[in-house]
Amino acid sequence: MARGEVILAIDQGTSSTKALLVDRHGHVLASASAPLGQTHPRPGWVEQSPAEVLASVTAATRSCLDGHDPALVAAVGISNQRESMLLWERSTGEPVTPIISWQDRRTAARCASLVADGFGETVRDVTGLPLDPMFSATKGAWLLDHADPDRSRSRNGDLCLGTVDSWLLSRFGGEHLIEIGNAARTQLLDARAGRWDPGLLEVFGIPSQVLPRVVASTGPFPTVRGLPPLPDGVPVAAVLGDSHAALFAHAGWRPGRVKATYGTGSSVMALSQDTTAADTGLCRTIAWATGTESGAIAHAVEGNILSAGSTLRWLAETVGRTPAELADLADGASSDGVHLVPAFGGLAAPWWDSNAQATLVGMTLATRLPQIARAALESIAFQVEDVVAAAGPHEVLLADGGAAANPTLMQIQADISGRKVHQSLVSDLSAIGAAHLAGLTCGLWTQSELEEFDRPVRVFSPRTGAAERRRTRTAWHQAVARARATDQPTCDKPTDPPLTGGTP
Ligand SMILES: O=P(O)(O)OC[C@H](O)CO
Repeated sequence: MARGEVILAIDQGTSSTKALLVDRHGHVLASASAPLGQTHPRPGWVEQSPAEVLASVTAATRSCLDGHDPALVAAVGISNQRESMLLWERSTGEPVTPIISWQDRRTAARCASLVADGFGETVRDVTGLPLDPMFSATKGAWLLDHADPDRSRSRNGDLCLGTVDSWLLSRFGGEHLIEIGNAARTQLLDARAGRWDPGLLEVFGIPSQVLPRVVASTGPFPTVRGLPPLPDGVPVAAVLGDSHAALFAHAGWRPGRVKATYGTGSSVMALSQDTTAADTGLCRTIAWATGTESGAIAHAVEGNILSAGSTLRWLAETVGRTPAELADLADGASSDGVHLVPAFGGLAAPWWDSNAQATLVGMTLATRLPQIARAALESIAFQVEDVVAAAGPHEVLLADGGAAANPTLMQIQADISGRKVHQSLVSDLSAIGAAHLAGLTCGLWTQSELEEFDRPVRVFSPRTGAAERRRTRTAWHQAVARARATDQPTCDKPTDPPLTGGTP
């Protein structure tokens, strides 16, 4: 193989970092993964260590390149968990705070008060996103309230606020940047224009000087330094949010495509040039951009589900089984009217209800673990269908992500949705998508070669009738209504503990 003929793709996710080597035909030559932990300092709080994130990127890269000549790497593509936010010192690059995870709900009360003050509509109109603690803006404000209460260090340019892509680009490239799709998820970006919105920076109390510079998904990005055994100077050719990268890997630029990524949570996304606000409970966002001028921006609609794979993990840990054992129990079982609404941190799309509480309904003395396991799997499929239905008419749903490897879940999804489900037979689609865009950007392949890449799927067809589907979705919606019948936020605590700093 000639030198400079492979892409190193890095997917920095919530529970691990994955690294892949992808050859010029789009085939995966090597892959590796390094796990990543989280801490839960309080109910509803979720943090990660910036240092551990870097260490997991380094570890995954090192083991992926083990036995391969690092000089073969033409360029790096990065995909990453979105919305999570941290603060670091500009002069030293040292983290000042932990990473507040996208799952963290500590700013639920702040979001509620902004809505009460009448900012909900403006925020949704400018950013395409509902005012919800999942997005970065209130996390960033919370970090600044604790690390720079009068914002003087932010205004002086001493501090850098950023998402995980910003953090990686800063540490391995030395520049304070953010990719435009990631920026679109901060709730600070004018999603039509692709620029920070000064009015929103004012609303959230975030000085512009603390924010990264917005760049296209294809850069220009700095070259990589300090990621051994990769030689210093290899260019980063693409950065994408993980969900956006998965859509790219599904050839999501083709018309009529909608995908669901089943990870810790789930993200349903489809390209859409409709940049006006729609009252569907979905978000408008930027999928990717080959430039920051408006014509180069690919807009999308997206619906996020907070608890998908994490529902199964929670149940598995609670009953002392593995998620795979639960799926086996659920296979062939009926939920017998049991519904689990996994609103562990409220509900996101299409409900956007921070007060919703996790609820298990419909149990009788005959209810056993198989019924509850089935209800847990069904909860993922019902939530995905609620979003796909809102995204428009689609006959096929493209599925990827860890939990999508489960055939029982895929069949349940087809039965609940009444659509064909195309389960990707390739894992790590987020990393693949970052590789695909990186290879295109650095000229390793052309758009027409990319069109021809193999995208193998297994097809699951619905086995239920329309009346049955209507009946089960009505019962699900009744269970959702019960989960939402509360006005108590799950994580609205009166006082905050001090910041623990950037390391665990
Ligand atoms: O790391 P994942 O796969 O759970 O994805 C996290 C998402 O980007 C959050 O929006």
